[in-house]
Amino acid sequence: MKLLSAAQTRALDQATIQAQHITSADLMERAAGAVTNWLLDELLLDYDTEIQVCCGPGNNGGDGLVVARQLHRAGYPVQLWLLPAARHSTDFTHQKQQLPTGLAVRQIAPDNLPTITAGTVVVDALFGTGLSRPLEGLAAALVRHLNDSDATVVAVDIPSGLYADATQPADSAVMRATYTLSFELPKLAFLLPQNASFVGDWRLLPIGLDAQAIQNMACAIHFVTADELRGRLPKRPKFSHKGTFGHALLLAGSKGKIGAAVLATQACLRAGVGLMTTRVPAVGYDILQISAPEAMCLADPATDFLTELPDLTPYAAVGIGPGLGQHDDTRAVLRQLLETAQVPLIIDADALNLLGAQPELQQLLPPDSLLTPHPKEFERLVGEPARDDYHRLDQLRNFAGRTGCYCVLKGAYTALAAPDGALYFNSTGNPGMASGGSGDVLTGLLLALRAHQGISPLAAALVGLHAHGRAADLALPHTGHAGLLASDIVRFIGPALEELMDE
Ligand SMILES: NC(=O)C1=CN([C@@H]2O[C@H](COP(=O)(O)OP(=O)(O)OC[C@H]3O[C@@H](n4cnc5c(N)ncnc54)[C@H](OP(=O)(O)O)[C@@H]3O)[C@@H](O)[C@H]2O)[C@@H](O)CC1
Ligand SMILES: [K+]
Repeated sequence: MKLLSAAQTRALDQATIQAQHITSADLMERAAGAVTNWLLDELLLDYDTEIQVCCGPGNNGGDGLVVARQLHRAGYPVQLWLLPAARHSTDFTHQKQQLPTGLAVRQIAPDNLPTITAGTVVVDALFGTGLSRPLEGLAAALVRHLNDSDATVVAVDIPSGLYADATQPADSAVMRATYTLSFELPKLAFLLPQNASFVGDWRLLPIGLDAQAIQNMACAIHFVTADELRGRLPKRPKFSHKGTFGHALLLAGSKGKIGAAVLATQACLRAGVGLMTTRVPAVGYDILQISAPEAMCLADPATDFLTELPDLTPYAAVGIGPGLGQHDDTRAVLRQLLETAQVPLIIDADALNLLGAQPELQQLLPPDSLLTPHPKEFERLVGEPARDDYHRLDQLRNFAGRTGCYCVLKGAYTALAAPDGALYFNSTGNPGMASGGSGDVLTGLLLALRAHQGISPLAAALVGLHAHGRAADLALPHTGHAGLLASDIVRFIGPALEELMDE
């Protein structure tokens, strides 16, 4: 799915109206109808629920007017509140004229704000994608009043005061919605940690926006759904053998962190690699052989950390990082790997920290390598803290462009920047994954997909990120959030990948 800018969203509105030969009022009726149906079917409003609909002066307010009309006609006790404004949109004015006479209109004023009691549902239709400046005055006072209440707030399209694709100034008033109902497509703002407390639970309501117009819109930011990935993973042919799926090498582990090597190895095996060799320091040899008998193990001459790079000739892809430690000799291994590798690399964890500590090593990164930092590792990699989440995304795209690599930024919606500047957000996963070892599992999974000759670098990264989160989602009913371990994710990699395979 494309993550359109606010300006593009408005253009899409117009394109839909033209393509479908409808009026903007028709489209508004559809949008508001979807909100009303959601309130009735999902929020399960009952006839006693007090519903306060707060409308601003533009089309977001127009949506609110239609929701109020529809709920009133259906017999629900709606109170309608309007924010005074010098100008109103044409559609707002039109919808106001359509209000039934029995529906009282209340003007919001400093001494006349909606009274919120236990169980009140507020429909926030103050401002949508037309927000042009931070909220102030009465609008800000209303938002703060509602934020201080216990109301269940349902934001229409986007929480009022929140920019769809930029950071609003610190301390500006933004509605803290319980639910945000966005039309057809999500907004970039929903995916960023800095906005989590405003956006709440977000849902997409289809309203028949023109598919062709969406397809024609130039947009380099995507929210990747399972539907878009289905078929990107080739089916295993009947006459395949272990050579078909590549031989992967993993360089991982140090004393006390052999578990990271084990988890990454197991994940790589479960992701369907043909052959797997893991290089660990000697201390890890027995551990790995016992816990991952399907893998071959190459012990380093040193006991506690890696000091030598093995011959790379047999391997189709190389992963480095999980549990590696940052010893000088290990850094020399990383340098030698970067200088000599002719195959795709997956770089994670301490290998990223080593790249951050010695930025000149970054110039050696072979093109199309895949790096998988979490935000702290990414900060070390670029050597500069981000001002906010949007700035961090800029840094991510710049890094991918500068190095010619694919770079991940792990989070609730893990982002992936491609060398061409495109940005992809993953849609799977759950908070149970925020515990030690899940990153190691991702490295192993991605390593298997990069070793596979039939998958492009981009598809490998997207399928890997999706399957990692999906495996955790499949494990969740068996473990609960707190009980979800990295090894549980490993168990469900197979089923998660199966869902994406060619028919
Ligand atoms: N796109 C779609 O597919 C569909 C879109 N639909 C709906 O349309 C919504 C977008 O409507 P919209 O463009 O009229 O903008 P909206 O947010 O209502 O407000 C603009 C007004 O607010 C004003 N204003 C702005 N900032 C302000 C501030 N800080 N403080 C005070 N005033 C401020 C601004 O004034 P101005 O900036 O001109 O001074 C202008 O008067 C969209 O979110 C969705 O709900 C659906 O109906 C159908 C499908
Ligand atoms: K809103």
